[in-house]
Amino acid sequence: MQTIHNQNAAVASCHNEVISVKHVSFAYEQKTVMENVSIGVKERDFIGLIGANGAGKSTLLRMIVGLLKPTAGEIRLFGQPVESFKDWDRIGYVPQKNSLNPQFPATVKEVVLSGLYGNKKLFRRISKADQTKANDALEAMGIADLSDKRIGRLSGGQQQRVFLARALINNPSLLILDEPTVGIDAETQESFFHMIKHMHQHHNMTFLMVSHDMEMIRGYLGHEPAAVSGKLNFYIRHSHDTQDCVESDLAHSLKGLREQMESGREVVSVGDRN
Ligand SMILES: Nc1ncnc2c1ncn2[C@@H]1O[C@H](COP(=O)(O)OP(=O)(O)OP(=O)(O)O)[C@@H](O)[C@H]1O
Repeated sequence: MQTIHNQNAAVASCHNEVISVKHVSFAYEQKTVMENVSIGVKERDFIGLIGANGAGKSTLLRMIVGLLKPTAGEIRLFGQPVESFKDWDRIGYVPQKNSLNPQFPATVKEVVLSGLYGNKKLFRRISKADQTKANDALEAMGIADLSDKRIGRLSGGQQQRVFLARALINNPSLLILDEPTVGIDAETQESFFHMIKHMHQHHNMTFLMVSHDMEMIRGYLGHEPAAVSGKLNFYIRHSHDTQDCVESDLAHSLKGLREQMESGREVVSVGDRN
C-alpha cells in the first residue's frame, strides 16, 4: 500500500528550518532577560527582529550563534542542536557597528580575509583562491578601491560594508545582522538596506536582522509583526522563490497523485490509515 506521505516530503524539503528557537529562556545570573521565546526561521525568509532597548535582541542572536547558552529550551541551526553545530561557514554574522580605533592596524582586505580564517588562523599563508574570494566580496560591496586602506580610517558606512563583505566571504546561507546601521547617516543607511534587500531578492540566502529602523522594516517586511514572543517582535517576509517552490512542489505532488490514480494503484493519505 502506498501513501501520499512521501510526495509531501518534497514540500517539506522546500521549507527547511534554518533556525529553530523553542521555548528558550535566558538569565544573566539573577536577571531574567527572556522566558519561553519560540520562533522558526525557514529557508530564504527575511526576519526583522524588533524590541525595546533591553528586550533581549542581542542576547537572542548571541544564543543563536552559540556564544551564550539558553537557561532553558532548545536552539537548532539547520536542524542540528546549536551545541553540536559545526558548519559555521554557513553563517555570516555582522555585529553592531564597531567603533574602531583609527589606529587599528588591519587593512580592509585583512579584515575581509579574517572571515575565512577566523582570528586564530589570520597569519597563515593566503592562497590565490582566498585572495579571489576576498576581492569578489569587496567588489560586490562596491569597496574594491578601499582594499589596502586601514579599516579604522574609514567612515561608519564604509566600515559596515567591510563587515558585510567579511560575513559574505564564505558564501553563507544564513546572514545575521545586529543593528548594522546604528550611528550611520540616513543616506548611507538607505543604500545599505537597498543592498541587503537586493541580496535577499536575488541570492539564495536567509536573513535575520535586528533593526530599530521601523521605516525600513515596515517598508519591506510589512506593518504588523508576524510573530510576537515575550518582548520580541518578529517581522517576516518570505521570498518569492519560496512561494514558487511551494507551488511547483504542490504541482509535482498533484501530478504524482494523478499518475498513481491513473495507473490504478491504491493511494491513501496518512490520515486514512487508521
Ligand atoms: N553581559 C551581561 N551581563 C548582565 N546583563 C546583561 C549583559 N548583557 C546584557 N545584559 C542585560 O540583558 C538585557 C538584554 O540585553 P540585550 O543587549 O540582549 O538587549 P537588546 O534588546 O539587544 O537591547 P538594545 O536594543 O539596547 O541593544 C538588558 O537589560 C541588559 O542590560
